[in-house]
Amino acid sequence: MTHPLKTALKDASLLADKAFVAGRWVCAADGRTFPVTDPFDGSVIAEVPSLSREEVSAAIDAAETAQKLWARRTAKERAKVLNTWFQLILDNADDLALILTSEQGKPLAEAKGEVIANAAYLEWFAEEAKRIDGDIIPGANAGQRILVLKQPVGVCAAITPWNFPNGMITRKAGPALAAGCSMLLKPASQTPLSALALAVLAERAGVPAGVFSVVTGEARPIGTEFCHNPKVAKITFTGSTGVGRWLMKEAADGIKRLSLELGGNAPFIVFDDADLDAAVDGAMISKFRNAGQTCVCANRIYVQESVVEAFTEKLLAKVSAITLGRGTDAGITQGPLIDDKAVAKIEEHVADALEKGGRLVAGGKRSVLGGTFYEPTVITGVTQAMKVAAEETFAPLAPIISFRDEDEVIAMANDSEYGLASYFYAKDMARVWRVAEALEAGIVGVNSGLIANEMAPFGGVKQSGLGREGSKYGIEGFLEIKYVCVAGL
Ligand SMILES: NC(=O)C1=CN([C@@H]2O[C@H](COP(=O)(O)OP(=O)(O)OC[C@H]3O[C@@H](n4cnc5c(N)ncnc54)[C@H](OP(=O)(O)O)[C@@H]3O)[C@@H](O)[C@H]2O)C=CC1
Ligand SMILES: O=C(O)[C@H](O)CS(=O)(=O)O
Repeated sequence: MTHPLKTALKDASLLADKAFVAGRWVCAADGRTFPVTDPFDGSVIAEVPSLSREEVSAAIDAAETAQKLWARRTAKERAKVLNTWFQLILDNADDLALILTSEQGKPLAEAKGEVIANAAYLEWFAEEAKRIDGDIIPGANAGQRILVLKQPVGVCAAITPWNFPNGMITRKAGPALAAGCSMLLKPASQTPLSALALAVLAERAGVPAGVFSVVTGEARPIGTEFCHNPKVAKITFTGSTGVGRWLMKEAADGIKRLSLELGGNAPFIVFDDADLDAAVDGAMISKFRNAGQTCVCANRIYVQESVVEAFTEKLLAKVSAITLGRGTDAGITQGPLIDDKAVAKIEEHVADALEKGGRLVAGGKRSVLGGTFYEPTVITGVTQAMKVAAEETFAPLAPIISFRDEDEVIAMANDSEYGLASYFYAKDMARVWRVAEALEAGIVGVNSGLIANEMAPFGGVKQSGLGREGSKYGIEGFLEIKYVCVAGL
């Protein structure tokens, strides 16, 4: 049966079912493909090519050739192409959102928000392209000058996840292309159609052949080629810490540059002087956006004991208003989880928490909608001894842990090998400074549950990753510093 997406798009050409290599739309030489399914009902949307490692190697060759010419373009020329791509994404945001929701499941409004918010990285880095400045430093010796040049690292390989199948791509392609690099992208096998639609628009925007390619196929062989091909200078990855660790090990032989946006275990802290209504709003967006499938989701909700009852009551009122269903249907605010593995994870965390004394106050089971739908769930009386406090749930589970004082909650919040996002709600400014500086995280949301944007440096500490995406810092990972010593002057 034909998936409804095929007839729902304003521009049907955005639904591409071939890989995009060196400016050409290609099938795998051996004809191999893999299905892309709709998590709502498991129906097949399209089949896309499963390229071989050899075909990826040839794509890398083309990316190397293209990169040398792309780097010779002026910054203004590169910026113009990025801005054209940015505008085309905005012009086609409805279709891109429809493709995104069809393959990933999130509500259409969230999908459109992802498309627009992350297209802004192209606009931002189009400007940063023109600010890749160097230095002229007085010489250490007479007749000498020290020059500092910044040059593109070269061919970059990007590997992106299924949870933000559109946004994670522009977030990486923006700085890479602005710096003068070329990029080969391997999107998540569950959600490649968003990447391919972006390639359609990149081609229309005038991104030269080979500067941006999308290679679809099995993760391990493609990842192995990325890590071991000497022409790949850098790997930029968003996904699990486990895969990030594997990439680090594999890329070590070639000392490749790495940017890693990995897993998280965000603490969300509500102090007794917090604006409770604001804290509940922040907890809702931080916990339940994308059905809890984001790396910056509130994974542990700590509430000071004097306000835990009031906070929980307010939170439950908001949770009860969450409406499950097909992401493309009006009024839906939570879609299906990405797959059965994701459902198994939340079932494991819920069972463990209840077994260890937690109290279920909302949800706690698969939805009557079936499939991979899981009810938004709240458990109180949670402790640090439970799996949900130590592991990233990546699903709609809000565990509430009460605490006595600041020292206790900082110690609990920092008791994790992860350090990506953290959040707290408080009014006392001295407390705001103390807690913001004490939390071991790359990102601290103070009185806000939504922190990602193109102007801010996004990234983690500890095992949540390496490097930053967005802001003026986000382009540094795609540049090398060259020191030129000019003597005899
Ligand atoms: N930081 C973040 O934003 C994200 C964090 N996560 C975390 O990861 C957990 C598991 O999610 P999952 O989707 O399995 O994430 P993975 O890390 O397994 O997948 C993310 C991307 O990495 C690719 N990949 C997997 N193995 C390799 C490999 N050996 N070489 C190259 N690429 C590889 C995947 O390809 P393929 O799809 O073909 O397997 C996908 O494109 C989540 O529960 C969450 O905790 C997940 C997504 C995003
Ligand atoms: O990978 C993710 O989960 C995203 O980075 C979340 S956000 O930055 O879009 O909020």
